[in-house]
Amino acid sequence: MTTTTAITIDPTALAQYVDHTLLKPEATAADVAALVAEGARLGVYSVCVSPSFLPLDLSEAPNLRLAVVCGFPSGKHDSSVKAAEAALSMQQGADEVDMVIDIGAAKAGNFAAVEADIVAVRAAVPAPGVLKVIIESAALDDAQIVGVCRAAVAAGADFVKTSTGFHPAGGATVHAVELMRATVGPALGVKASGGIRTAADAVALIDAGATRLGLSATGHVLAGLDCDAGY
Ligand SMILES: O=C[C@H](O)COP(=O)(O)O
Repeated sequence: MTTTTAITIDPTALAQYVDHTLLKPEATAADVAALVAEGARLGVYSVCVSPSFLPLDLSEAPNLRLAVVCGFPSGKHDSSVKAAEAALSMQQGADEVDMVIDIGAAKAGNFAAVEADIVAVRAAVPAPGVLKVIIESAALDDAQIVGVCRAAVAAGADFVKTSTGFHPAGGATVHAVELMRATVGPALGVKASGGIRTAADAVALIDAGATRLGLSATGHVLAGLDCDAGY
């Protein structure tokens, strides 16, 4: 995405929106260690990794939270499997769990099934654990986005999140974030993720209502603030 916006923000403030993310299947433990070191250097909010990397040594990065994906990336797991995966991640030190919904259920309009799936994972991620619900917004139409966001609210989620970053339909858009924010209201967070490659994109998504950003290109995006006039 490429966008312009008028919000004022600096790299330190923007970094605190960021889940610094590495979810590639080929990622190694050394890659994740480098992610943690870079995240600490950049001052991001959290690192977001695959569950197989837990427990993760954050002793050199005491201010970093740990976010872990669940049912990733397809969401096509039985709810009990997602719940067990989330419970293990919490036992192994996760602060936040980013679960993928059953996108097919949403496409079919079965929002009760979507809600039940989220409820199962919510039970495994009790507060103060944070549950984010990845809706894969680019694969849904507006009515489906609204239906899934309402299901996430009803299920007690903390955030709705646009994208896995792995779906061929695409990632975060300003339109999806605006619609998600309008649907969930101020009580839930909205995380924009997937395909965010410039500072202008990041700031536009915050302007649209995002309260968290999932970025694998964090260094590039934060560096961009230094050269994007108007920020
Ligand atoms: O949840 C985060 C996404 O996987 C990040 O996507 P990205 O690699 O396009 O920044």
